Amino acid sequence: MHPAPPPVIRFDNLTLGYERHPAVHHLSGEIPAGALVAVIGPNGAGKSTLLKGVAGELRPIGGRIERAALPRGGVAYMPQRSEIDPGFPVSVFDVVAMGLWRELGAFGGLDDSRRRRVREALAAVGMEGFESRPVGSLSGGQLQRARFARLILQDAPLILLDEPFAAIDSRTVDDLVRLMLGWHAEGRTILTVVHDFEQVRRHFPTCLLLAREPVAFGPTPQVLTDTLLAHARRLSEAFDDDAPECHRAEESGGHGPGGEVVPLHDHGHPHDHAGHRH
Ligand SMILES: Nc1ncnc2c1ncn2[C@@H]1O[C@H](COP(=O)(O)OP(=O)(O)OP(=O)(O)O)[C@@H](O)[C@H]1O
Repeated sequence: MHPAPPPVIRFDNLTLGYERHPAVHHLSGEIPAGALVAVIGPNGAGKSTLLKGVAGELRPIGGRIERAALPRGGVAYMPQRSEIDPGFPVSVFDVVAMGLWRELGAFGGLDDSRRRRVREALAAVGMEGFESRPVGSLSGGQLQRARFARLILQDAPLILLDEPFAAIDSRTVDDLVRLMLGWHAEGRTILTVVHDFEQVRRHFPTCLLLAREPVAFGPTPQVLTDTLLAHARRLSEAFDDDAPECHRAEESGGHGPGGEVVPLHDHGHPHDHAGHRH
């Protein structure tokens, strides 16, 4: 038997929210290195919020997220809506080249070999020839391809994708899914928010089902069941948006409020799953 891969992320009685109102709470468990996880759940279940927390864009209001020290590009996070203002006069080339910013630093320049890599990334998403087009002139599918080209250059071991396949044509979905599966085959860890259960069944070995709290985490056929989905819907509908943070203790030992994203050290915990129910 192979030993379980080390965790890349560990959640410890995590609560994330806005202005002290929890959006997702009581999340504990681990995401092993190399996992390809579909984050699923009803509208408002806290899926985007969880990705923001893992990306470090939202500070926990309780508990902790521990993240392994990551080499190279660290975390690549692609939010749901494009962060690129379509009216901003910037070329496709420049938007994709932003994927190199970590490697370039504040004052690094784009030498010939880096320019070539930008062109190669665009070719890998079927966008050769689009270099000088203003991003504002792209279709939704083309813009999503360009955003994936930028991810290629980021070369991150942990990739967070928030609904990357929503509202785009099926050919673009197929091409971008193929890219994502290639990243998985390279051993990267990927968390993707997905609404289309057919896509989840076809491509994602593991699912995290959220309904403001974890409902289930594990192999997709065991999580994506009518019973668990109905349970998630009921939980989500019953959730009070104005509820204050509740300090329910975890068996693993909860941390007080004011948590944070901290480096992951090997505490010698047994490999367990995210999404304990209690
Ligand atoms: N910036 C924000 N400020 C205040 N509340 C927010 C903010 N973003 C999200 N929320 C609230 O947090 C809860 C979880 O939202 P989130 O976007 O994480 O859910 P989701 O599962 O991604 O939903 P969807 O599937 O509809 O995209 C919702 O009640 C939402 O209204």
